[in-house]
Amino acid sequence: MLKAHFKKKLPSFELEVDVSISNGILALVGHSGAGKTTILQCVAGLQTPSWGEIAISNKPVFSSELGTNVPIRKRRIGYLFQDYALFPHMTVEKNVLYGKPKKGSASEQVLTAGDVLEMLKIGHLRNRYPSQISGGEKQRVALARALMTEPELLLLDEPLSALDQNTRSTLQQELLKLQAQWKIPFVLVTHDLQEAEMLGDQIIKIDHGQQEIIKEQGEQGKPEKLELVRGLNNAR
Ligand SMILES: Nc1ncnc2c1ncn2[C@@H]1O[C@H](COP(=O)(O)OP(=O)(O)OP(=O)(O)O)[C@@H](O)[C@H]1O
Repeated sequence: MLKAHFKKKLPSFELEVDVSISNGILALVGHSGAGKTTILQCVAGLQTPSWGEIAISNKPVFSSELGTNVPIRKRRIGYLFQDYALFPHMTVEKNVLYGKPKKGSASEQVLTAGDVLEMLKIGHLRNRYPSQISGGEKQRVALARALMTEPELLLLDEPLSALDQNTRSTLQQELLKLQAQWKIPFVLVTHDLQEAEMLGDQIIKIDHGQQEIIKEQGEQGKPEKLELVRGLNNAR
């Protein structure tokens, strides 16, 4: 669950956000420079809002009133960047293991790198380096690394925009399936309204820092989306 109600002063406008998602995918759409990445960064703890409150799984991680500002490593968030942000000198497996929480951290680790690599069908790539795999494979590795943290919320900043249409369609379906399996909220930033419509249970347009609701979150597990996920499961 994510609840975020905050403002952030930016050089050319003030960003105002009031979003809430308990499960499913919240898609943020909007032009370049509208404020989408800033929203993700405030939720993650990479930027600090000027005012407001952010709660993840009912725990406040930011409150201007109470002076709360939980650091990024304690927010239980997976963050997927547009450019994958893999370490070039590390193998696929080492990159994925990098997401594993350190001993004694709040997360009780039950997943192994092997589990996650198999789940995303990249087990055979474990000893390769990022320069030896395709863009779609890199994105799966980045996703695997984000999932290793066993996040309570997954933030995806245009994760598919650099991919060709076929790879993009496959990964869109994988994201839907993954969300249905993990049952944690995803916040997905995209330029593409079609992608937002296909993936978003809720769609919010951001324009100059102001939000407009394009699609409200309906009943959880809408029939058409469940059918799509069932179809994908049956196809495997
Ligand atoms: N580090 C920064 N310093 C100053 N201004 C910034 C900084 N980062 C972003 N901005 C400004 O804040 C506004 C919102 O930027 P943001 O990156 O959130 O937009 P976006 O919607 O994610 O854009 P894009 O789709 O191009 O990634 C823009 O006007 C941008 O110029």
